[in-house]
Amino acid sequence: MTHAIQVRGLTKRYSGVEAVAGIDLEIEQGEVFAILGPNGAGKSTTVEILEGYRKRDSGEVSVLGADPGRPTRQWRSRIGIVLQTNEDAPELTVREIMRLYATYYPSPRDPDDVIEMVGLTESAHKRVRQLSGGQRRRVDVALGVVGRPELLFLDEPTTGFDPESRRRFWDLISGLAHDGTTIVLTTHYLEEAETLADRVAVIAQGKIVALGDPATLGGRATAKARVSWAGGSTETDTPTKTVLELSERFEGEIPELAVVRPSLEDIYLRLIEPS
Ligand SMILES: Nc1ncnc2c1ncn2[C@@H]1O[C@H](COP(=O)(O)OP(=O)(O)OP(=O)(O)O)[C@@H](O)[C@H]1O
Repeated sequence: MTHAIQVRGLTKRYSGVEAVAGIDLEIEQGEVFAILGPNGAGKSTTVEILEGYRKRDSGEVSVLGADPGRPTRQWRSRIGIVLQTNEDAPELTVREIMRLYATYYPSPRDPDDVIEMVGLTESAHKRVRQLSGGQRRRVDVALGVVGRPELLFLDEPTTGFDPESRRRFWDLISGLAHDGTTIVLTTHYLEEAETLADRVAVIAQGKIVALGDPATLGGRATAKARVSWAGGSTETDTPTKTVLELSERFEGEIPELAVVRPSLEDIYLRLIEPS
């Protein structure tokens, strides 16, 4: 496998604040990688360094084989960035702004195809300022992908989306990943990370406190399960045995039976607890 991103010993300090305190990271080509962490954990600082928009203090960083500390125009054209807010050109129509952005890249996607991809065909003739918050966000995403990036950074992409738009957006991202785009996603929605990400890193106080597949992160898959039924519940390492015993006790169906492992959110909250 080829690495899209390699980071060793990354640090960044603002006056008095150690925002990034020694991060090591490898992201494979074609991977969807989510970065989770509380406000102020150092996510944006890390991502901005990878995007070539912030200087690091120390560490080795390679993004698409180059040092983002010395970004070239050609390197930038291989990267798509969707920031938290984009107030670009509110007077242009969706189609105009897409066509304009497409001219910035050497081998762009067809602007109309991208408008279709993000579900804005009906609104293509509208000015950006006339769109709803969720529609504007889709324009942001469309602008991030029109240049056919090899690597796409998404910063809290679905903030303000209704549940249906969020699911549609997830399908769009899965499609891009399926076509080989590497995606780095920061999000506060754990369900989003769980749905989209091959791996997640949890950052707290400038350090990675857990890294792995969302299904097994922080010992999730082997954590005790909670078995509950009408009238009782228990935490156990052997939920199958508990269910069999309950089934005997109830002589068949167990009323209101549920077996749950900790959610990604439960694990996440445990991981970020200050020690
Ligand atoms: N330009 C700056 N000058 C001084 N301190 C900064 C600057 N940018 C960030 N910080 C500080 O660095 C720390 C990490 O900030 P960062 O924005 O990277 O966190 P974050 O994880 O992205 O947070 P959020 O989830 O709120 O976006 C915070 O303590 C923040 O106050």
